[in-house]
Amino acid sequence: MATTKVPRTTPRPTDEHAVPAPELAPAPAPADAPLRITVLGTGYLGATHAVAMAELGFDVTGVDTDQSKVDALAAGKVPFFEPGLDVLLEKNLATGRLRFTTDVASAVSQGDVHFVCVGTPQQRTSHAADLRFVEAATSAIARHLTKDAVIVGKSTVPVGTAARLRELVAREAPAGVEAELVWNPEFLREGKAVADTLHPDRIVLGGTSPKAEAVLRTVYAGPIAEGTPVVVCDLPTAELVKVSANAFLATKISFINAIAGVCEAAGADVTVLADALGHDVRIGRQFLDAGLGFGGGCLPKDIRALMHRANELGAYRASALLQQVDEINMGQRERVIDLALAACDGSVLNKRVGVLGAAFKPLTDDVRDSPALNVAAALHLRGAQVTVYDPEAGDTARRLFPTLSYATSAEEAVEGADVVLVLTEWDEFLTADAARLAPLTHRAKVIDARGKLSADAWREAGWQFTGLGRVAA
Ligand SMILES: NC(=O)C1=CN([C@@H]2O[C@H](COP(=O)(O)OP(=O)(O)OC[C@H]3O[C@@H](n4cnc5c(N)ncnc54)[C@H](O)[C@@H]3O)[C@@H](O)[C@H]2O)C=CC1
Ligand SMILES: O=C(O)[C@H]1O[C@H](OP(=O)(O)OP(=O)(O)OC[C@H]2O[C@@H](n3ccc(=O)[nH]c3=O)[C@H](O)[C@@H]2O)[C@H](O)[C@@H](O)[C@@H]1O
Repeated sequence: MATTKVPRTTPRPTDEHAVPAPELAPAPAPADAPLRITVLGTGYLGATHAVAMAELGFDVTGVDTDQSKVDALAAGKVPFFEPGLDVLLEKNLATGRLRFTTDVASAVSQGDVHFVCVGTPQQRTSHAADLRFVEAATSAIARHLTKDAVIVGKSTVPVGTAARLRELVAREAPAGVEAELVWNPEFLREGKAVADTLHPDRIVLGGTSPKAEAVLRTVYAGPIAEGTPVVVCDLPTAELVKVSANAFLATKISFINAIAGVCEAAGADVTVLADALGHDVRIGRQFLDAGLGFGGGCLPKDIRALMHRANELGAYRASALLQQVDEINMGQRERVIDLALAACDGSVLNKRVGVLGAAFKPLTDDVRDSPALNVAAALHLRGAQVTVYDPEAGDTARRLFPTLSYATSAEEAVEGADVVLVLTEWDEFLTADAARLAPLTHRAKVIDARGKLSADAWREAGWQFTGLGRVAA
């Protein structure tokens, strides 16, 4: 049987640190028997990864402990909102290459490559990451192996975790089975998860032997052929690349939010300033949108886990820096609450607050650590009647904060409002007809907490407009 030809990567000119591929060992699967992949954890990351791997032509089994998630995916329904994923799921289920199960033993026993995509949430009682799910999933893989395999960690973990998981695999894998654990962190963004997975901007392979590297180059042959740089490194570097990337993005956001405070005090406009900064290619315009700050299932918990780990390792400066980033970020939520209070003459008690946006950012229904919902809930606690509208996240938001009121349109949310808060920058809000919304309110006051509305257009439509880091009317 012919062996699969493993493409070699040509590093992009900007990829200064890409390590050239060594002479590659032949990939284990012949061309006519594609690699069998299992993906443990089929949440935001794992479901997308499983579907994308099937789209790339592999035989994929997604495994989750949550029966309802597995049932939904097996029935062609993505249990969350991710643009384009539903179409790709249905397409790949129809090929027979993709299936979902809770039966980890049977899935693992047939697989060649096992991806660990389970959650690593913040612990309830500390800033550290909760690694129970990663340990349980890795242990389940190790125990159920029946043949040589590569175990590929994709979850975001504190540096040093993979080395410990290697020991776990060595202890628990059956004798005679060769199981190699490597780390291949994931950088996808929610809302753009499908494109990010099929066309990543880099592939990081940590701790791979030449054999495991060859297997992963087979898995990622499509993106590599497109020119995606491959960075081959040791396990701790791979783990740290991931959390450093998120820490850098978080730092950039908190930087611009700190500068927004200076802008407000000095009568400058942070949106214009950010555009001007962004023209410098060394800085770049992305992640310079001042406003309510970052939330979601990753940035907040990842910087806190890195803070915690850096402290454990005695790297106190990194920890102190990230503490500042976190404080500035959380302060933005307070700032928006204060602006809402000010708009209601100091108290929101029995005032009506219309909230546009619940998701932590547009194009997702994810409300994990959503700044928008935090602000809505805080105003509710202060006695406001809060009505929230989000084009996609209404259901997930209601599950988390059932005591808030939910509207099915922006018009309904702003009806009778004393103040309207734009907390997630969905297109629908940016293109809303401000002149049509104004008469629906009790007082046409808007706080643009994402810096994306046209202040001039809203003012012309009769609104009293307040933006963070922007010149007051
Ligand atoms: N959501 C995102 O955009 C990205 C997430 N990540 C990282 O990926 C990891 C997963 O994140 P999400 O997908 O957002 O989490 P999630 O909470 O949506 O999904 C995790 C899934 O793992 C399942 N699970 C837990 N224990 C299991 C086990 N022993 N066996 C099989 N399944 C199990 C859960 O039932 C759940 O469906 C985290 O470490 C996160 O930091 C990395 C890049 C992007
Ligand atoms: O580890 C992860 O899970 C992922 O975390 C982030 O992706 P994501 O959480 O989907 O969202 P981002 O697009 O990074 O936005 C994060 C938060 O920052 C906020 N943000 C973003 C940009 C900006 O300029 N200002 C700003 O406040 C967003 O509103 C949002 O609340 C990273 O961008 C991904 O590369 C990473 O893989």
